[in-house]
Amino acid sequence: MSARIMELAQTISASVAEIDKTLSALGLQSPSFDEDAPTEYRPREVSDARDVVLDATAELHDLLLEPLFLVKTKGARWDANKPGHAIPEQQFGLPPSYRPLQHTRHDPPNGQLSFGDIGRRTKLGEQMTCRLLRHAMTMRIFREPTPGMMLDALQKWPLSQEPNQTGYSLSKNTSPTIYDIIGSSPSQSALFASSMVVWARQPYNAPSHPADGYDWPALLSSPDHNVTNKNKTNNKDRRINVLDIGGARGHVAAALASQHPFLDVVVQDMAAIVAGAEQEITPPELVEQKRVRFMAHDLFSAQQPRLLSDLFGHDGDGHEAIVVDVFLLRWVLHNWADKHCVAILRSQIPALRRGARVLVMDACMSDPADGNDDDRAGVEVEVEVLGKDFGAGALALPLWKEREMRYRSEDLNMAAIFNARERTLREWKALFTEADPRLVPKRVIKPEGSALAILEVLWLPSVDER
Ligand SMILES: C[S@@+](CC[C@H](N)C(=O)[O-])C[C@H]1O[C@@H](n2cnc3c(N)ncnc32)[C@H](O)[C@@H]1O
Repeated sequence: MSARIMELAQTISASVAEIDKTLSALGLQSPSFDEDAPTEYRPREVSDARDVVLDATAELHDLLLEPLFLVKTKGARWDANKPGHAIPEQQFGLPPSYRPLQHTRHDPPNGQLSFGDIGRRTKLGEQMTCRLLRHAMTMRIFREPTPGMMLDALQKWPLSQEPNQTGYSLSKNTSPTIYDIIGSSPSQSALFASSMVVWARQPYNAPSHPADGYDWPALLSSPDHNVTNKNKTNNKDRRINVLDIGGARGHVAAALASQHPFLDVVVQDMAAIVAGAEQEITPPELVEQKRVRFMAHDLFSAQQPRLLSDLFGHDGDGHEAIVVDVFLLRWVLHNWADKHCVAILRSQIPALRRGARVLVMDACMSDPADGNDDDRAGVEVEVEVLGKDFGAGALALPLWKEREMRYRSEDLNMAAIFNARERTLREWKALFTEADPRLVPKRVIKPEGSALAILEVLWLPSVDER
């Protein structure tokens, strides 16, 4: 058997050749540092081969470092002076992901400790233990030989789910959360709203993903569409009503309504965020024709069916039939710890009618159990990637992306700012069930090139239908 470093060198060589061949055949530019360098890797063959090269080059690089040097160089710091990166460094100058190292000295049975064991010893609880150790695993510090083990971080409020008991709160020595601050000042709201637009300019976060990645036209033929379609026998006359909850200043709503002429979207967000947002919607006809509208509404307040009927239209008896076809929560729930997500989901219930869809668009993190066909228990949800059905293993990310998702851009960053988190498919399922068993996840769709997946959840009050 050849040495791992030789295997990696061959993998890199073959995959780089594949990238070069595909780019040349399609007449596309090769990667460079020029001003006009390509900004994304397409088509799929190129982006898949790129993932292989990035993981293999990183592994080769790490293998060629001494173990102690590896730990030291990967010891990225959460800087207590930077908002959002404010978990104080731990002893020995190492970041929190490494704290469980201390506990591996306790001679665990079979050389393994469970996430729960480490969580009890560190007093950090199983969930945070698991998240921190999974981040450390992306840097080759630990291994998870069987799914469901690991670890630590937040010292002052170790198990808190409150968004005002975070590293951000400590660094600012403040009690209001970031959203409290944003919601209370027009200038902060404007700044935040424009940061959302910039965030959405990155190809993997583009508003085109929810517009292209979900089969919106199929809703027109669904037997469960809204009351205003009741007497319309022809699909082309029907309208589909979408509530974009936490939709900021409507960049996703505008993409949806532009691309699908049968969609009418109401955006709900904090008053300071939606103020004057109509003026920024392009094309302006979307606002003139009332296809994109805005409504100040707190995420945690119960939806008011009567108010929504007045906005979207009703047929007089509008209590039992669907008014809103789709409740969209894009990139909202990852800002909140479980108990608050449960509250947000429950606040939709007064307006949910049989067959209504809750679409949650958020990251779906890799779960070591997902790749194992023998361990699919609890993941009966259909997984669709590029329109094809796969097992949950299809959600596995290349290591370089997972490392990024677990640390700087997402999971641990969400912990430091909001005590919030990214979730695996299993964790999403558990969250919906905790919120209400009538919220039944049916599918998870991973649009090509999108960092976020679409979880399609149906409101099914009857047990027989679930
Ligand atoms: C990360 S942004 C996502 C924005 C948009 N959905 C997107 O996909 O780009 C989260 C949104 O939740 C909104 N939000 C946070 N707390 C809220 C609250 N209590 N009530 C209403 N909206 C809230 C924020 O203003 C923000 O627009």
